[in-house]
Amino acid sequence: MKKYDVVIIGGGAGGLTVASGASSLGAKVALIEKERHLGGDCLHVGCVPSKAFIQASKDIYTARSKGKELGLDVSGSVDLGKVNERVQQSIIAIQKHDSDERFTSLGVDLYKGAGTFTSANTVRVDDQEIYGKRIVIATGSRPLIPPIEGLNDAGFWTNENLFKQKELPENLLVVGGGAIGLELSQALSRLGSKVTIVEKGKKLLSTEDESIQKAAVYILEKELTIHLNSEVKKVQITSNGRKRVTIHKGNEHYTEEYDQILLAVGRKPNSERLNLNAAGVFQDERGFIPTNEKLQTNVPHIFAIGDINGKFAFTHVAGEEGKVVVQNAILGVPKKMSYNHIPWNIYIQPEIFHVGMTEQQARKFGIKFSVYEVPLTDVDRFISDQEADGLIKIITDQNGKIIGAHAIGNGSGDWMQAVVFAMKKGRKIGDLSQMIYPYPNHAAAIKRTADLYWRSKLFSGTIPKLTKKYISWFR
Ligand SMILES: Cc1cc2nc3c(=O)[nH]c(=O)nc-3n(C[C@H](O)[C@H](O)[C@H](O)COP(=O)(O)OP(=O)(O)OC[C@H]3O[C@@H](n4cnc5c(N)ncnc54)[C@H](O)[C@@H]3O)c2cc1C
Ligand SMILES: NC(=O)c1ccc[n+]([C@@H]2O[C@H](COP(=O)([O-])OP(=O)(O)OC[C@H]3O[C@@H](n4cnc5c(N)ncnc54)[C@H](O)[C@@H]3O)[C@@H](O)[C@H]2O)c1
Repeated sequence: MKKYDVVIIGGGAGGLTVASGASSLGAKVALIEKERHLGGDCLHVGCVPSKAFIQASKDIYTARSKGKELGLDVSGSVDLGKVNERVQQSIIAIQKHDSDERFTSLGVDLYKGAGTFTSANTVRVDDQEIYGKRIVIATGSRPLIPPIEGLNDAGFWTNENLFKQKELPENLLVVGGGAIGLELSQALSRLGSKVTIVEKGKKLLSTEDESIQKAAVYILEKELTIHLNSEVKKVQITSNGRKRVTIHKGNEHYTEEYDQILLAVGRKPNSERLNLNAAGVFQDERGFIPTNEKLQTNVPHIFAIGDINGKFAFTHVAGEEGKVVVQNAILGVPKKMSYNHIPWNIYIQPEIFHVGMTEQQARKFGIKFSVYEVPLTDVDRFISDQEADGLIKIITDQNGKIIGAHAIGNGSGDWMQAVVFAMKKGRKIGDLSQMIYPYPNHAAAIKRTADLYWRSKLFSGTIPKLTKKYISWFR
């Protein structure tokens, strides 16, 4: 039996980080992946295709909406096949970074097939069994399919087959209004479908700061039909091949017809095929594998990272957890994973950026805080771009230390990154206005917000009294 310092099950965002980190440090590494290509969900059916898809929809929307303003009439319908060809080109281009050759050249032994535990130190792939002194589970998740009567017979789309489709449905029902549902609903609507969202919760974007949430819903409602507190209970195929859907909202029931259904109701962990019992690894009732701060499962030499541990389902989190595991499992330098400053973006247009506490959380935890908020209509570049929908909000403690920052605005996921750095380094909001921002960039929105802090300091409290005295003396 071949023996390894570390065996990794799953070659996606988390697993690949561990494989490259561990092999670069000289460890003997085995990487097991059940699919033909490495890269996982993010590359093949998640972040990469969805962002390429969103960009295509943005291009079409801009040509149509802005073209008209400039006297150019863009008409006609979109060829979904062509959109998805472009999406696939993006995947192929990025796949090169995650190629088999890259990992084998680092010294990683690749096993293609589904990994199954046979004991706490051994994993079977097809007819081979390998030994790992340490084992990392990084098997990710897949779309959750809710038990809706008639759904399987009627057929549906998920993120796993959307990016292969060729025909844009005229009327599309999206079930689930979370990150996936909203990003893809808006993109499909901008490509030309009439999109309706059915969301079980009483509110969209409930984890976002309320100012951002309200601004986003106001924008989304202009493009999408949204049913809250609602669930799809039944789907039937009509004689002309459409999907007749029964929707329940409280005690109300009604039926509507759609050409296609896209499911986005959350994720299911890929744990069934692992035979976790053989290794004695605990899983919760939904199949996620809990870990401690060092990312160890209940079996200390077995780690679980990425979507499978049920903490934060983001590629950057899987990557960061992978780095922590390299330290713990390969170097033996105890390191805890910190989830304190995890930012995320929701790529609707305009984008949502989120890091740290919301105003509502700060209030709930009884923290004394200040809020500095600026609408993008106060920022020159957004005005000149004619894209001034949105706002930025920075929340600080009483000493000016940043405890949360939120924005909705074109490209906010990029231009808000400076705030993540400031938070990570424990800097105060005032520090953010002590840099020079090249005029007229979008990040100047941060400066305008941070300037509010200085203004509040200068025009209230003891400082203005002292400066008045000083100026009269100096005169
Ligand atoms: C539509 C969509 C859009 C998204 N957009 C974003 C985004 O913009 N930004 C962001 O940060 N996150 C985004 N995410 C989330 C992101 O894709 C995941 O959080 C990330 O892929 C998790 O990485 P992972 O390593 O845990 O799992 P994955 O990347 O899914 O990798 C798991 C790998 O394990 C393999 N595997 C599973 N079981 C076995 C087994 N038994 N044996 C061997 N191999 C196995 C799988 O084939 C897969 O390759 C998006 C997700 C979706 C679905
Ligand atoms: N931009 C990004 O970083 C990005 C983009 C997409 C996905 N992701 C990650 O992927 C994860 C999964 O995304 P998701 O959108 O599938 O899950 P989600 O948990 O974010 O949203 C699922 C939504 O479906 C609703 N829902 C559940 N069951 C339902 C039902 N039967 N009928 C109607 N609505 C129902 C839930 O109330 C929820 O609002 C996200 O949590 C996020 O971490 C990230």
